[in-house]
Amino acid sequence: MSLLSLASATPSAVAAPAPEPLIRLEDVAKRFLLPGGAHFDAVKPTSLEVQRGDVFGLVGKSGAGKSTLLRLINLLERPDQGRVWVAGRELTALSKPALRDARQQIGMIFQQFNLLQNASVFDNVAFPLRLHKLQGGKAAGIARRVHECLALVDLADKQHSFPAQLSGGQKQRVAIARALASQPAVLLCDEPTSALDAETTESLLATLRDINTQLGVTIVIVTHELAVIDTLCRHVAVIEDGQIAERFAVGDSRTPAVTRLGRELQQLRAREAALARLAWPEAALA
Ligand SMILES: Nc1ncnc2c1ncn2[C@@H]1O[C@H](COP(=O)(O)OP(=O)(O)OP(=O)(O)O)[C@@H](O)[C@H]1O
Repeated sequence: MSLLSLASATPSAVAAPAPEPLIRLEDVAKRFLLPGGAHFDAVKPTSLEVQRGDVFGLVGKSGAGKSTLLRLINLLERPDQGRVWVAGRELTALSKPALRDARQQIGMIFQQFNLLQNASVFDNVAFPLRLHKLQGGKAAGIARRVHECLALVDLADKQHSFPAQLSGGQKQRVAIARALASQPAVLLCDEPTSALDAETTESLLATLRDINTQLGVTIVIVTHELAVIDTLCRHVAVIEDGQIAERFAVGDSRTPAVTRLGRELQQLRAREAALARLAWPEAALA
């Protein structure tokens, strides 16, 4: 059959291939060695897929294993078993230099920002570009990309500032700009709003939403705040005791959640929907 006849075939004749997930964890597990020789299973054998373009939340109680699971995605923690794919490459099969290269597809931000304290905002964002000789390793290209990234997070006027001169929200925006500098396909966020007040959290979540919708960057976010999941995420997995207890689409209440956190999230969404219905007539009159 020619390519042309394939293209004109009826949909029922040729089933569309299922989209390849951007992230695939297959049966990964992580055990830590504790002082005294005991072991702790932070992530028990777990599989997870995240589709390209999704905003995926990992929620759970403190110590449930959320951050460890997130860090298995870019091999900041290497799994003791199982395999990890991101953007079509099996990270667990790569050599060190190939892994360094593949990680440019994966940006990451942290609760405590992790900025270089003695470097300006400009130099913080330029750091990964210089390290990996991106933009041809040329100063002009690097400067152009730094300015683009700072504009994305509304910090164009802070390029000469140092981290100590910035608010928490501004520091996290610098971290986002740095994470986006290498044009990653995915942004991993480890409790990015936990150190921020409510108003700053709201504006940071709006920035993350824009990064997802306008740049198409897939986001995986760890949080213990249900409101963050409710505001930002399309899918969520509830982590309990090192495993995924359940996963569902945020806002889909057709199947009642089985975990306490899952039920609370569904109730939060239902309350908001009810409030929105109450507010509607007033808005219509205005
Ligand atoms: N390097 C390590 N060595 C030993 N134990 C660890 C290590 N890292 C994490 N753990 C343990 O693994 C468990 C899961 O940790 P993790 O940070 O993944 O949980 P979490 O759900 O993200 O918690 P939190 O919300 O408090 O950050 C915890 O009991 C933690 O103490």
